[in-house]
Amino acid sequence: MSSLKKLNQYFKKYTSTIIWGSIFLMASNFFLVWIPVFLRRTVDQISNVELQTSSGNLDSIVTVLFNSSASWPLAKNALFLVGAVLLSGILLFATRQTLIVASRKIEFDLRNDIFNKLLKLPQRFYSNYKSGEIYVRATEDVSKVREYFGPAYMYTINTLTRAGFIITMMIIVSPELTMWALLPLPFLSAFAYWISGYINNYSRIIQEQYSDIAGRAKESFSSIRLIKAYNREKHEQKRFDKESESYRTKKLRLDLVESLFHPTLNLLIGLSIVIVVWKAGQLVIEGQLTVGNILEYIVYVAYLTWPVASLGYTVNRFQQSMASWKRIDELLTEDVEISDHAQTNFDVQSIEGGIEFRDVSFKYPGAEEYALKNVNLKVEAGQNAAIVGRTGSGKTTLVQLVPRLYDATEGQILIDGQDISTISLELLRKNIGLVPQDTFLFSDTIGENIAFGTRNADQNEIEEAAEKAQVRDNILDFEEQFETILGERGITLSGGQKQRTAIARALIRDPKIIILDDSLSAVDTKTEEAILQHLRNELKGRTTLMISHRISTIKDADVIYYLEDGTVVEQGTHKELLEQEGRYSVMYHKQLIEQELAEI
Ligand SMILES: Nc1ncnc2c1ncn2[C@@H]1O[C@H](COP(=O)(O)OP(=O)(O)OP(=O)(O)O)[C@@H](O)[C@H]1O
Repeated sequence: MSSLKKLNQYFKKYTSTIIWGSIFLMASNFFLVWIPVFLRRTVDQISNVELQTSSGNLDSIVTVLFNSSASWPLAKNALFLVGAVLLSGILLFATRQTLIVASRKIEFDLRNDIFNKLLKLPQRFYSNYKSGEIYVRATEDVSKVREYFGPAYMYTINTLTRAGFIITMMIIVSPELTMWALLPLPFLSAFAYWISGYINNYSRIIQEQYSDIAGRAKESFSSIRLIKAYNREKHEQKRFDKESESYRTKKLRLDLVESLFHPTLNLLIGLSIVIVVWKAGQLVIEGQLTVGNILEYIVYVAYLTWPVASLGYTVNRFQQSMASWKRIDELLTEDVEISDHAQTNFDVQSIEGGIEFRDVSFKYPGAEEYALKNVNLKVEAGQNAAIVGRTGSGKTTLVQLVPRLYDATEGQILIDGQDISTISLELLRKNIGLVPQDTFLFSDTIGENIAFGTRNADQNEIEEAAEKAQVRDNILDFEEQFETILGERGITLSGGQKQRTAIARALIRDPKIIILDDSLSAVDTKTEEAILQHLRNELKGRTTLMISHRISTIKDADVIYYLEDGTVVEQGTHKELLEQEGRYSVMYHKQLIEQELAEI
């Protein structure tokens, strides 16, 4: 399906509303063109009376108008005039209520589709795009596309119907004067096209500059502690001033161009009117037109100028909408990759938790090197496995493959003997409690943060999970307890409290598989030991993959895998690995010495 066809799919749902809106708009323009006609008639009637009165002064004209047979046609004209104005106005209101409302609904549908798609897109997508870029597509680009459905469509119909009606009326009165009156209008349209293009492009540049300033300010405030500690206030101020100055210069230039827009437009409109008055004046003298015709033409020109100018503006908006749609379409057609498919076995309804890696290799998208190479490991359901290794050895990469945040490049991962790609994603992820290395807590209550990922967890369950993760007592110490707001609007938890809250979040789901990626790194060894004592009970019966840099954390594991450069180089229990006297043993003895030194 072509890109534009896909865009028009969004139209379909609201076809009848859009047809009604277009009818209202045409009808509104139909009544609008009668306004100058009634104005002309009124003026002509008044000037006739003026000719009939001998003195020609205002009093005598008014007396004649209200006492003679002229008053009824004049009142009739006034009534028609008011009627045309009212009908045209009401219909214009109805147009906006249909077309603009439909465009808002389309915008809503589109934004929901984008958000829905974003939630399905794999981790790979988020590594390739900057978050700001994604944000712009879901907000600004959607608003620009709305303009295609709303204002751009409305202005086009408006210009076409209004110009059609008005030019017909003008030609009926005088083809020659019509030609003269329309002469400056193409220039008006071209000027509006050129200037709105300039304004749009420049506004985009300014918008980008503004995003940079906002980003810089956000970064400065989030790292305020670091800035203060490193005495970097002046440096930050200078950097901000520089960008702010560049923003101001650009904004002032845009203001200058914008200030030129309306006066130039008025100049061109004024030129049209001058031509009309000059030419029509000649025709009146020649007796071909009445004085009322001059007024009628001036109003026609005034009615035509904005739609004609908006044509140039609309073409520009249309081009912008298409550029935005292209970016959105790119996102909507992104490959979801990791999703259920024809081979998904929906008969599998539960998971025991046995994990096996068979010759698994993995390369990050765009990376040259493999992050994992021929990894083989087998963890029985309910077993506690540990993964250790130097930093950058591939530990996090390995565990991310289990909930399919990425798919293995080569090899196979099995759960209970089934290839994970054939297990439904929902079932798989429902049964995995992942506590990532860098804990993320939402700006919400602690309770809501723990309940994230469950449906309708009650207070007891939340407290129980907090207890299991050994963070309940800390939470109860806060004044608002589980209702304490975290993040930007609230308090900041300590590193260790954050990690334990994240563990509670994983435990509340009662998963068969628990992945702890260096999840207790922020607490000291003693606290860690106490937490682990407690956790071990909770982890019983669940398959656990535990990553840690501290051997003290994982020495009781059923099986330990030592990773180096993405490859498992040693495996076994703590005792077996020490006997091997390999890398694990070296790491263990090094940590022992460090600990002893720390205790001295
Ligand atoms: N999103 C990514 N894109 C490209 N390369 C990545 C990405 N994430 C990690 N890597 C690379 O993959 C390798 C393994 O990283 P990984 O995070 O798995 O190591 P780790 O053993 O968990 O390290 P640490 O102990 O420091 O957490 C590293 O060389 C890292 O630079």
